[in-house]
Amino acid sequence: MALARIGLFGGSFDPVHLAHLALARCAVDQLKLDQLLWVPAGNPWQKPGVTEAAHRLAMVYLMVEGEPSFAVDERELKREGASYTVDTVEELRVAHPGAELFLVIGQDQYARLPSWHRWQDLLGQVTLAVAARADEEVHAAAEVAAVSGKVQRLAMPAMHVSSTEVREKVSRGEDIRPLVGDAVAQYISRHRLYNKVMNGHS
Ligand SMILES: Nc1ncnc2c1ncn2[C@@H]1O[C@H](COP(=O)(O)OP(=O)(O)OP(=O)(O)O)[C@@H](O)[C@H]1O
Ligand SMILES: O=C(O)c1ccc[n+]([C@@H]2O[C@H](COP(=O)([O-])O)[C@@H](O)[C@H]2O)c1
Repeated sequence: MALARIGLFGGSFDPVHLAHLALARCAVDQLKLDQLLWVPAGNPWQKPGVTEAAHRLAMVYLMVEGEPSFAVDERELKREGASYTVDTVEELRVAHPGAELFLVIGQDQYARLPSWHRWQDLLGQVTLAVAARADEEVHAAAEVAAVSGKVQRLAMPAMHVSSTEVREKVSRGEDIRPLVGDAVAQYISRHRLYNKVMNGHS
């Protein structure tokens, strides 16, 4: 059966954490999605120096396990060059003709949207589903507010967690299980990721 409502949730996921999971669950519930695609960025051009893709991908798989409405989409890891969301959306539109696409992002990325590659083209092809971050309510940059586009606010409980905080805690030898869960914490420890903050972007 063709999927009618598809969510796209992109991220560097360096590493994936429990606020990502909370946001993904809110998106599925509130947008009534048939499927939410987690799309790890192969080359997140605005965040140079991210951890090897194979590790980021493995941790995303651990996080999504057991949730039938989640799937992992590896297309950006296979594509050469910078990961542009508009390219991914255009590929998905071909793969799922007639489906309604929802792009799930947090407020920090919504504020930066005018810096994205072909962002106006992107706005014409998706409904943006935006969640506040703990310290920042949902609001559009002036350039974005000036153009028409479909935007829906996602309600989610404020969570102060970020990948930056996880990396910093690991480098200080602190317990990250409350931020990423047991499986991802074990993975990070087994592969000795983030022992130095320089190991990831700052
Ligand atoms: N705590 C959070 N609340 C709401 N949205 C979040 C939260 N953390 C991440 N997001 C959103 O999830 C998406 C992917 O985020 P990303 O992988 O860059 O994690 P991050 O925690 O923002 O990373 P970093 O600290 O390295 O910048 C982005 O759209 C981001 O806005
Ligand atoms: O398309 C772009 O130019 C673009 C610029 C910045 C970020 N993005 C996407 O936004 C998502 C979240 O990015 P980040 O850096 O917060 O992990 C991820 O899917 C990125 O590929 C996309």
